Parts: sequence; structure tokens; C-alpha cells
Amino acid sequence: MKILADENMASLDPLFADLGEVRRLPGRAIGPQDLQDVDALLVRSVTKVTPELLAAAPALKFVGTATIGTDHLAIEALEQRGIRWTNAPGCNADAVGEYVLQALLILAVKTCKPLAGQTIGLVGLGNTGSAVQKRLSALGIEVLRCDPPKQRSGAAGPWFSLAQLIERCDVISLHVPLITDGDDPTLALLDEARLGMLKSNAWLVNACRGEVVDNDALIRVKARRPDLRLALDVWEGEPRPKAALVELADIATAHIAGYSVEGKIRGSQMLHQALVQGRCPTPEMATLLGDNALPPRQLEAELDDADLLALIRSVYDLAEEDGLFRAALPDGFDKRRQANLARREFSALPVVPATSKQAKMLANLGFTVEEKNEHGI
Ligand SMILES: NC(=O)c1ccc[n+]([C@@H]2O[C@H](COP(=O)([O-])OP(=O)(O)OC[C@H]3O[C@@H](n4cnc5c(N)ncnc54)[C@H](O)[C@@H]3O)[C@@H](O)[C@H]2O)c1
Ligand SMILES: O=C(O)[C@H](O)[C@H](O)COP(=O)(O)O
Repeated sequence: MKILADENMASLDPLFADLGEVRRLPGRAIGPQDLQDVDALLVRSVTKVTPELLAAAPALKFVGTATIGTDHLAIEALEQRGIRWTNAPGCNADAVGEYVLQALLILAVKTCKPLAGQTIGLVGLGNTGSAVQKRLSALGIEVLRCDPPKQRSGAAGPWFSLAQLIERCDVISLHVPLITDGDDPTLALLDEARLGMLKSNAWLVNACRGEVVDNDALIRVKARRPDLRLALDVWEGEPRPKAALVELADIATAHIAGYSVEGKIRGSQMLHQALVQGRCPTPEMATLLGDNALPPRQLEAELDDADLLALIRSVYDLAEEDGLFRAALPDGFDKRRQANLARREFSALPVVPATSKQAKMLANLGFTVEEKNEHGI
């Protein structure tokens, strides 16, 4: 079998080398010239799998994207050709949950407003939205949820409309796929009118797709509403985000919210499973990850937002990444993505809690909770 894969996918060798010949290319460079004899194509979000690309791939039988989003795949064309395809639902949801929690803590500390005092609204309650909700509820924070497709499917509420979230929430975090048609399109879901109605001093987080927020409108609204706070991981026109918007954002990163070693490996494992369809076992996470947990940390009894932020920053430092991203622009968007491939999830940090209540909270946040050892740590 001839496999063509994005060179930045995790665990390519241990997962796919035994299945055939694996050729690696930079994702943005994969084009019709590369696909003539390819049986299986493994991509990430940066490769646009268009009808034109598929037309140049007569032997293609399988396309896998190691991502949650599928907006870069021409799904109708794949299905018309009978090419099996899969994405990797939920693979990096924990990484997104951890990114958003850290972004909110940064804004809480910066604005001197305890996170627990904010009314937080989530738009989209699938894998990533739920990952954010889980972490906030570990801190005792309830959220208002907006997800019309879920609401219509009868999922347990309460549910709120987007208009209600905008009216009531101090914080809005977006977790929807990019959808351009149908009953619930999300293209420019936050347009100029809706952005203009955000509450005074509201925080807006976008870690789903840049096009879900009208970026030009956001520039205009933020320019006249300096009270708004923005945490933006995704942008219209990646890898060339609008410089004016980067400048106006409080936190800006290069579409890396879902980047964790664990999330990347999970994505590759899911593609392996879909490709082999049970013909051989998929190597376990522990084998692919290796034994490389971080040194344990003993915690104080009381943890405020700043303490929790410091703990989280010891795993991954979003404020530092924000600075590196700004310094890398205008050309370095993909360089920052490449540089984020070693980020670990909270579970890589063993923590020794001071109280049993804290132990529960830290476990629910995703940390590995350890008992005290004989040295008190
Ligand atoms: N920044 C990153 O690194 C990163 C990482 C992972 C995912 N993403 C993006 O986030 C998106 C969401 O990921 P997910 O895993 O939560 O997907 P998911 O499919 O599990 O959930 C999406 C949810 O959005 C809901 N939804 C759809 N249209 C809606 C609308 N108009 N209003 C409100 N809710 C709506 C759906 O009903 C669903 O529950 C992905 O499609 C991808 O584009 C970005
Ligand atoms: O949809 C997703 O899963 C994310 O946007 C994903 O994290 C993007 O990562 P990449 O395609 O660069 O691997």
C-alpha cells in the first residue's frame, strides 16, 4: 500500500510503517502531482482535499484527517468516488479544554476579576465545548450552553439561544464546526451586529475556526469597544491572520489550541484504526508516548486563580506562546505550529494535593493526582 502523509503527523512510523510505503510531505504542499499512485492519504487541516486533488488520485481508497474539523475535505466528492474517509472526533478536545481554561485564567488575573464570578457561555457542546465545561465545572463554575442541533435532538437542557448568551454572558467561548449552509450555519456566526451587542467588558474566545467570527467586523467593533477582551487561536486567512486583529487581541496564538502530544497521537491512532479496520491492533497510547511524565508538584491548601494559572503554566505557558507568536509574524504562523508539537496535557503533571477536596478538583481538571510519599511530596 502506498501511503502519503503530512510530515507533521504524530507517530507515523510506529503506526503506519508496517502497512506499506510511507511518503511524507509538508501538509500545505501536498498537491495533484503527489497523488498519482497513492492508496491512502493522511492529512491535517492544512491540506485542502478538493475535488481537483481527488481527480489526480485514481488509486485513492482512503483519506484520513488527524483532526476534529472536516471543513478542508470535499466530503461529497469523496463519497461520490466511494473513497473511505474519516476524521478523528474528539482526539484533541482535552487540549482545547486546557487551552481555553488557561486563556480564561490569564484574562481573570489580568482584569482582576475572579473567574468564578463570570457568567460563561459556551457555543457548541460537542467534544471541545464539553471539555471546557468539564474543566469549569471542576472549579464549581456553571455555564450557559447554546447548541441548537443538540437541543433539537432532545439532549438534556437547559439550553439558551445565541442571543440569550450574548445578552447574559461575561464570557463567550466558541466551539462549533465551520458550517456554510443548512439550518445552523456558523460562517460569521458572530457578525458585526452580534459582536456589537456583547456585554460591557465581555471576553470572547475563539478556538474553533477563524471564519466563525467576521474578523473585519471584530476589528471594527474592538476598535470602538476597548472594553472587550479577545483570546483568539484561529483566524480568517490562516496562515496570514490580519495584523490589526492580532494587535487587538489580548491572547493570540497560531491555531494550536488542540495541539498536545497526546491529542496528536490520538488523532493518528484513530486513522490507523479506520485504515486497518480490525486487521491488526493499534499500538496503545502508553507505548507511543513513552515514559516521560513531568516531576511532581506539592500544592498549597488554597489555590486562587493566579496559583492555578501558575500550576498550569508549568505544563504549558500560553502567555509565553502569545509573545512568541506575535514575534514570529507575519511569516511565522506555521513555524509556531511546528514549535508547539511537544506540548503535554495536564495529565503529564503529577500533583500532590493538600486536601481531599483539592484532589477531586485537580483530578477533574485532568491532572494526575498522587498521594504524599515519605518525603511529604
Ligand atoms: N483550535 C484548534 O486547535 C481546534 C481543535 C479542535 C477542534 N477545533 C474546531 O472546533 C470545532 C468543534 O470541535 P468539537 O470537537 O467540539 O466538534 P463536535 O462535532 O464534537 O461538536 C460541535 C458541536 O457544535 C454544535 N453546533 C453546530 N452548529 C451549531 C450552531 N450554529 N450553534 C451552536 N452549536 C452548533 C453541534 O451540534 C455539536 O454539538 C471543530 O469542528 C474544529 O473546527 C479547533
Ligand atoms: O480540527 C482540529 O482538530 C484542529 O483544528 C486541529 O488541532 C488542527 O491541527 P492541524 O490540522 O494543524 O494538525
